[in-house]
Amino acid sequence: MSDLSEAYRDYPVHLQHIIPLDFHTVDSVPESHEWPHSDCLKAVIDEISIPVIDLMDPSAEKLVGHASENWGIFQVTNHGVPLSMLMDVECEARRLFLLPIEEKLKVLRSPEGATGYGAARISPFFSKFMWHEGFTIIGSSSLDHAKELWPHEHKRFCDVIDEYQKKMKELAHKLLLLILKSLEISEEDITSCAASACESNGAGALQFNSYPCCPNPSRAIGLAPHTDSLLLTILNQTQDSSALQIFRDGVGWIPVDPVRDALVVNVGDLLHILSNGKFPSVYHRVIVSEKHRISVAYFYGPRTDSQVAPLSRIEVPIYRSLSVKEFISIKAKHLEKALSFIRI
Ligand SMILES: C=C1C[C@]23C[C@@]1(O)CC[C@H]2[C@@]12CCC[C@@](C)(C(=O)O1)[C@H]2[C@@H]3C(=O)O
Ligand SMILES: O=C(O)CCC(=O)C(=O)O
Ligand SMILES: [Fe+2]
Repeated sequence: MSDLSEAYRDYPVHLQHIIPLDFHTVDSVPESHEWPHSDCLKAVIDEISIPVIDLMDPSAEKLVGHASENWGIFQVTNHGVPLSMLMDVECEARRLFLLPIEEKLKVLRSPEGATGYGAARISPFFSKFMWHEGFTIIGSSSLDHAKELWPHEHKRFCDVIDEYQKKMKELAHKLLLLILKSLEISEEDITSCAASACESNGAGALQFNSYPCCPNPSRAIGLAPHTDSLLLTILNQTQDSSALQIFRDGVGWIPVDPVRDALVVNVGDLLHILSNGKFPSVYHRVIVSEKHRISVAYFYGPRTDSQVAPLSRIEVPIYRSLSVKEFISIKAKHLEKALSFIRI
């Protein structure tokens, strides 16, 4: 069992918060999924846009550092991931979500489990359900699940996933180095931190997200506001619909408009801790529409037994040192209050 799966094992989620609605069978939003208007469509500010950075730009390091510090999110172009690979993984995700619910339930995430089909992990923290279904892959977990779903033709799915995970890991490592270099810390700190995140059994996870067509988008929410837990998330949103939004203090919700061939990169809680809060993990949510939307997120992090603590030697640390596993357990219990629990 992968160590990331192990980290979640002690925090079981009730089946009621794992089994998604059979979205194809409903023609209105049931009360269980009906969010108050104000929670779904708080004014969205359209005229501000998050940075788009060309990774071939000679000033990419500076731009990535600046965006991580001021936004906690940015988009990258010229990232080296072939468009065909982005499309192939999205196509496999679509193939999976288009299966009938009885098929998808064959690979349902277990209450103590971390991989497979099901609602978002954050679901129990909210009184209403989300208009969302997900499929989580950790390490080679996709093999067993794919064999269940497609006993005679699972190879294509597994090959696409393996290749994609490898490529994402490479890109995430490169981005982490760029971000860390912009901090005033020693080469030694940079190398050891990047090395622990890069180890072969680091805590990476791939998440397929599906937001089915919604009959009343103004009353439902795709993913409720949250921050991602690991170091960095790389999001592939190949479709041309603006659904991801970030919250900016003093401004409000801002859409992350898809840019052709670009990938969205956002800072997670572990990088927030490592940078002593200089790179804030970004609070984000997903809205729904009448159109089915799919996204693929890769979560990049160090091994769960590694320690995470503010790296900067110049400032007084505002977070205590803890293992990734401990942080995951605090997040599993306290969600967005997790960072405040470890403040010194
Ligand atoms: C590594 C992980 C991050 C994640 C929990 C997970 O084990 C795999 C699913 C991830 C996800 C995707 C949707 C939003 C999110 C908050 C959730 O509920 O599951 C994230 C988790 C996270 O970043 O904490
Ligand atoms: O679907 C999206 O745009 C964002 C998904 C997300 O926030 C996540 O997987 O953590
Ligand atoms: Fe997220």
